[in-house]
Amino acid sequence: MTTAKIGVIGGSGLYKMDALTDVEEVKLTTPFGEPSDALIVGKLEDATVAFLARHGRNHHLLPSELPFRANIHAMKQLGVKYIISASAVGSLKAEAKPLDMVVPDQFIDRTKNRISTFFGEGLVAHIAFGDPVCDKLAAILGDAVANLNLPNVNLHRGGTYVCMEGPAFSTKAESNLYRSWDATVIGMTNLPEAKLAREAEIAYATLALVTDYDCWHPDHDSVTVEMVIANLQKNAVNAQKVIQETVKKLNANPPESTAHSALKYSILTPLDKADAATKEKLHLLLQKYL
Ligand SMILES: CSC[C@H]1O[C@H](OP(=O)(O)O)[C@H](O)[C@@H]1O
Ligand SMILES: Nc1ncnc2[nH]cnc12
Repeated sequence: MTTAKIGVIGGSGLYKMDALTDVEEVKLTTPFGEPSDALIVGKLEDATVAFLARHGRNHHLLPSELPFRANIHAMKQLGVKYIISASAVGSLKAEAKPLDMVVPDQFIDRTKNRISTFFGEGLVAHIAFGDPVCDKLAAILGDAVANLNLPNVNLHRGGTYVCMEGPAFSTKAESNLYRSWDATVIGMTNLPEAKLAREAEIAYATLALVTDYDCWHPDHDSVTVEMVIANLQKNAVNAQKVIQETVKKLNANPPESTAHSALKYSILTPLDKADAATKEKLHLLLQKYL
């Protein structure tokens, strides 16, 4: 059975990891359907890493269509304990410029049509989510960016990622509202993923790669895909360097994360009274508590 301790979820622009060697395509099925694509498992810096293209390798899935539960379940099946997410974002602050990298520590949920939990159907759990990102993994990710000192790339440690539904980009009124909330960046994917990773007791952190100033910026009328794509390609090269450096540090010194025991005090339904079919469906997540 193939296993990997570290998972990478690549977003817009990052559909593969060029430095992975000895790769194997692993097609997994889950009780929540099929993941976005096969997981690509390979070696990177002596670690075994599982890579998944969030929107599929040909970018055929909208943010609202992403099978978030299947993606996280598939990572869990492989034994992943840490997920590094790479994501394209718009900037809500003048100081976070296109090509900069942000390692957010907070999220605001503006999604409408997402399933962001594995629970329900006779089994209730409420995970703590006050600190939605693993601070230890985020620190390693931030250090990797700092150590690489990439040209034209500034690092912003911490900040709030607004997760909107999309697929249309924001209106100016929305963009200015998020700015009034002091949010740093905006994207469409990371919040459901972070919640599900926490429920699956996987440490999660995001490398947010700025592609554009969202439409609030006086010099940038509307966000266009054309503008985003030009920067995505540069970001994808930089992101792979950061991920490789992060994997090296993480593999040498894997931290214990509070995420790894997130369910310990979160399940309200006594497991011997919980719906049997749901218990079976969630066996992978619950097994250490049964
Ligand atoms: C290509 S711009 C909009 C698209 O890009 C981001 O995706 P990801 O987080 O997977 O990099 C954003 O969330 C939107 O889905
Ligand atoms: N401005 C923006 N809004 C939402 N998601 C994005 N992804 C990249 N740029 C974005």
